[in-house]
Amino acid sequence: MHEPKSPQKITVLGAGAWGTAVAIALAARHDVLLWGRNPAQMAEAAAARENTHYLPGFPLPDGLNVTADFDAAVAHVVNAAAEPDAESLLIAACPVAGLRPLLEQLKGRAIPNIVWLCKGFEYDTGLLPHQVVRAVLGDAVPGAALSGPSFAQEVARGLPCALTVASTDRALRERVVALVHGGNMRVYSCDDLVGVEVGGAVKNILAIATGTADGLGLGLNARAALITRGLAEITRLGMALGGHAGTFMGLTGMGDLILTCTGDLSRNRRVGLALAQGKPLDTIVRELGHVAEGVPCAKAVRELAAKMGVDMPITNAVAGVLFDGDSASDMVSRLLARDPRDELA
Ligand SMILES: NC(=O)c1ccc[n+]([C@@H]2O[C@H](COP(=O)([O-])OP(=O)(O)OC[C@H]3O[C@@H](n4cnc5c(N)ncnc54)[C@H](O)[C@@H]3O)[C@@H](O)[C@H]2O)c1
Ligand SMILES: O=P(O)(O)OC[C@H](O)CO
Repeated sequence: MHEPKSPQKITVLGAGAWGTAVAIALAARHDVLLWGRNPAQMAEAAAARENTHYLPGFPLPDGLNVTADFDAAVAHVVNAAAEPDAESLLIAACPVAGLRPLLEQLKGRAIPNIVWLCKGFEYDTGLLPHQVVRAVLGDAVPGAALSGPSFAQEVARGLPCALTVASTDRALRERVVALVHGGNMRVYSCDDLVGVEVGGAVKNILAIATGTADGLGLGLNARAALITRGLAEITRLGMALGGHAGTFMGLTGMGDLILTCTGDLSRNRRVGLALAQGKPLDTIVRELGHVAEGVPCAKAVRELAAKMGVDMPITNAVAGVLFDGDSASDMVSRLLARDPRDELA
């Protein structure tokens, strides 16, 4: 494997749970700057050496600096990219809803690349993250998605984890592997951006479904059925959008689906557990205090699938609970009342 000169400069834009965890993990090997949009929170994180708001309990290592100064955060990688042998990385760690506004701020700057970590479809447009990147920045900036089964708290603790970087740009895939793969983090690579992004987006909706079923006490048989039929749903939509079948069996498909549907660290699964208790969605979202991408994504995917004629019954049932006033038990009845069908159809 190509070994970069170390340490390299990395900027992480977005200081939520995931951006902070990734920055902590990479700071063991690189010169990392973490940018957050809230100056008061970043000042507190700098003073306490901990992101007490989004990732409490995990000290920021010495090699990790934090800032709310956007120009300085971008300059950290732009200046480095001008140096010989530089292999700097610019990482966008905001939710899907924040991607377009963040990219607008980057427009016209000489950024070396952009690697995004968000998982979802854009709410208003139904676009995948790579399509949003192309719409705002065009094709000139090399871009990649980094995805896979990864809870922030486990990564921040340094526990083992495997991710996949997806890009049509081979050089950028190699650069991401060279800088991010190492220690307890393995990074695989592939060129199926659509497949990787669809898996990461739709698994969040399915985690809401599984959390709801578990919250209703429907048992492990029901959970296994939802995960498996959920994978069929991911695969149908992903292939209709041009993804490759094999991608959905990998880390960013089945791997992330299993993690998010079964792990209680998942915010999306916790939304489902709370829906089963009959809590209203706005209360659930407020109490969560973090993004649950499956919520906006359920609306975007329901509309996209309907437009494309792709059958997504679990997604539709989840969207019914989230947006149409259906109860959690309505969701289950609706799924069970469907006509029988061939499993592989
Ligand atoms: N938390 C995880 O374990 C994890 C793991 C892998 C991927 N992800 C994905 O990473 C993305 C971010 O998740 P997170 O866990 O950091 O969320 P979070 O809720 O913990 O934090 C969100 C962060 O994004 C910022 N933000 C929100 N809207 C923004 C906007 N419009 N512009 C700029 N910044 C904005 C917030 O200020 C906050 O710092 C999501 O798409 C999520 O699915 C999360
Ligand atoms: O906590 P969730 O449900 O947003 O899931 C986090 C990651 O996407 C798991 O890979």
